[in-house]
Amino acid sequence: MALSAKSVDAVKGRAGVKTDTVLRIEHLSKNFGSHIVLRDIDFSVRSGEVVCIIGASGSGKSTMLRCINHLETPTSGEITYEGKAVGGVHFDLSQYRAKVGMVFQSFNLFNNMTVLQNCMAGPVHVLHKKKAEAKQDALFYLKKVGMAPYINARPSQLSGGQKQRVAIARALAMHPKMLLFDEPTSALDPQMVGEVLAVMRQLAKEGMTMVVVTHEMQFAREVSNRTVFMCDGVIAESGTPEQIFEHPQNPKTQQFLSRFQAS
Ligand SMILES: Nc1ncnc2c1ncn2[C@@H]1O[C@H](COP(=O)(O)OP(=O)(O)OP(=O)(O)O)[C@@H](O)[C@H]1O
Repeated sequence: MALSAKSVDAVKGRAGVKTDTVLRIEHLSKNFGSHIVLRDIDFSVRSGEVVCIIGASGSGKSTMLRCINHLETPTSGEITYEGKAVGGVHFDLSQYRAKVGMVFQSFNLFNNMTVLQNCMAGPVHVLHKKKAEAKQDALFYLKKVGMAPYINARPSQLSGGQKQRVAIARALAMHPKMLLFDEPTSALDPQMVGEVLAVMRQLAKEGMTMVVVTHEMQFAREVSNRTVFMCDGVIAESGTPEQIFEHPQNPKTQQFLSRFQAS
């Protein structure tokens, strides 16, 4: 992007964030029919960076994430990951999704499979790993998210927070270089939000590159290296969490945050 000199300086030097840009979005626009949802967006993510995207409902946050994951095709503009185009004739979608994992609000687990099978399916079928190796890996990541005791359970037997932790383990089992989170706690009861955020905090601490669309302002404030505020299909403001939450410059950011604080 298009990071302003000010925000580049702000990001520089933060623990774990490297200088290389892994994801670059230039002039991204997305329309659904005549409805313009994203307008000429420039955005980039550096290796090791945790970017939280906040903004009002309908501002285009999920659509931008879905364009990054190629679940939506941009109307115009370019997305590149490690210098290679996302989309187009030479694009290998399954290899790309192995590198750039996504965790959804609605978990998207395979309900007919056990927890363990959910975490083995991608590595076996996409990465062509041997079953024994995939199992060992899956067990490692399920333990990491505190779900080892549930390996034989079906998703229908789990709470929302447990399902989301399995979804994170499933994404990790693909050894992604970057993870996209689309409102990962929005479908959860309040008491389960914390357990999922704790796992995400740990991933951030370990240096995982993450783009997180979230309504969890406290998480964005404490964990992100950069917070991006979206409004009406554009990035209205981007900076360190301190800049966005303590000293927002754009009146729309100020209005959004004050509404949020009031609610
Ligand atoms: N597949 C689609 N077809 C038509 N319109 C869509 C589609 N997906 C999203 N939209 C519209 O695009 C706009 C932006 O939606 P999006 O989900 O990206 O917003 P958001 O900022 O993530 O909102 P929220 O915080 O409520 O999830 C909304 O008006 C939505 O109705």
